[in-house]
Amino acid sequence: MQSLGGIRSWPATWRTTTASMTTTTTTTESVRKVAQVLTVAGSDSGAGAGIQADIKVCAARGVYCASVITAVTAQNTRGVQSVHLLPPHFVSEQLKSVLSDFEIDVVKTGMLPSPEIVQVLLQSLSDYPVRALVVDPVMVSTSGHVLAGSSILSIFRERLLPVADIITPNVKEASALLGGVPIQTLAEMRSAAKSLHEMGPRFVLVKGGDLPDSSDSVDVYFDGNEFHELHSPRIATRNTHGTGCTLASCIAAELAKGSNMLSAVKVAKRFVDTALNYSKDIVIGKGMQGPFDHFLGLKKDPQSYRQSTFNPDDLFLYAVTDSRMNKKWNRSIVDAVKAAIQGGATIVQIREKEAETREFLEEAKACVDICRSNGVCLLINDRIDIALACDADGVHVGQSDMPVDQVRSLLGPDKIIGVSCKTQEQAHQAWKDGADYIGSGGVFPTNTKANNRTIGLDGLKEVCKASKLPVVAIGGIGISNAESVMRIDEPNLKGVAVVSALFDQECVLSQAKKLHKTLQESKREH
Ligand SMILES: Cc1ncc(COP(=O)(O)OP(=O)(O)O)c(N)n1
Ligand SMILES: Cc1ncsc1CCOP(=O)(O)O
Repeated sequence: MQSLGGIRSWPATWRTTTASMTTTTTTTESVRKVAQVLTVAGSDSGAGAGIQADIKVCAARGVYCASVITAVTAQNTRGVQSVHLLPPHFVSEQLKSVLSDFEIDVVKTGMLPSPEIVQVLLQSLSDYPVRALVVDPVMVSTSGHVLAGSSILSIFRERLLPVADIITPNVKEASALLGGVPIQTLAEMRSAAKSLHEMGPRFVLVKGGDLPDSSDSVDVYFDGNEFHELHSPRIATRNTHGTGCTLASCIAAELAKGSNMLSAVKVAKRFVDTALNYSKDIVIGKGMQGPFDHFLGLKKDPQSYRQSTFNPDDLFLYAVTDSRMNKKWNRSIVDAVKAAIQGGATIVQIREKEAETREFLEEAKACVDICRSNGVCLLINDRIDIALACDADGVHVGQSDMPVDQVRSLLGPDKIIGVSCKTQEQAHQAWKDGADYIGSGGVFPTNTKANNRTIGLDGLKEVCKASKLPVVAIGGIGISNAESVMRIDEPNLKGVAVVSALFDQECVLSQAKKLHKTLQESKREH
């Protein structure tokens, strides 16, 4: 069999596009090769472990994961009810399909339930060498169900371990591989790691999560020369099902991205700890081995997801805050936002140019609560981090802020992104990059934003005509001229965004009401 120790000579992860590649439209562009893992493992119907966990881990770590299924288990949080092995020839078919087509970097194995299946795996790896092999020697489920019997031990010892780059047994698996030696102390884990290393894998990680009497969870890593003890706090939770699969898959994913082995192991351990800690109190299933959340998202309040897509009509009366003005009039931003909404504001943007991050975040959180309870969307000006931290409905960015396509990839598909545009080209780019609306101005001169070029009603009209996105006009707009703005009569001009017309006023509520009435009247007339 060809050597699988390829991570010693890691090829470049970048390559140049060729005419034969279908993923790009040009022949000169450089594209990044997608890191790819193949998991060869059993299916867990409860999806906490096995193939399902492996795919989730790789997705969470930004790595593509193909899957070859060795067995299908009927399994839930109470245990394994039944196991159906796939015929070795069919496992072989799957391996061939994947390995002959994909550029798999790393193979990770989980449940290998029969010597015949190990045999076909070894043959496939010899036919289609990969850069690294991560072996999680799964033998018994957390609930005590035997997933690979003792018949597997000799082929593991004699054939699989010698070609593995790393093996990740827990103490029970390590003991079984070593013929039943007792492993109950750290010293015995070290000794086991050494003995396992002599069987051929380049690295050994003996996981100590099951060791009795230790307040930390300690894993022992051995590279043939040096030992490393990797400590993490023990997390009290029933939701530990799939930790072994998760750790090994994460190691595979990190190796696929180009990490060295020790870094991959450390990141994987941190990943598991973070996910366990996040998920310690979630309740899925009625049994004693709950799954955990690889994406750290299940605890998010479902109410906080927007129930519908962005409604352009919300741009009708857009209230953009200004802390200096609110200070001048001696009111808090929260009171200002409340009054604007009561007066008819249909969307709110927090535009804070001076506040410290901590203060900004606290204010933003309070405003999110008010807006959400009133069914009004709240956006954050410029600060993607604040928008993420306070779970705002979106952000508004300018031409010199973070590019819209990057904002979109950070915020995901369901957040609102607005972008300032003064020209037709910018309007076109905003649409291409995934913005939801355009803010266009300054339509009139303004004292609120220094050195801002005025584009006039003609400039606004031009942007509207070029834009496939809804537009909101901004800059120097108030009760006296709002009607003239709406009168340009472009169907995608949805409203006006105002700062001083609301917030540099003694009474935000009455100004908002008046402006709202003006806008409604101009709408009726056109
Ligand atoms: C609705 C809306 N339109 C335009 C702007 C201006 O944003 P930007 O160009 O980022 O300038 P600053 O607001 O950061 O000074 C806006 N805030 N809102
Ligand atoms: C933020 C911004 N962007 C273009 S003009 C402007 C300021 C708008 O403030 P005002 O409504 O007080 O003129």
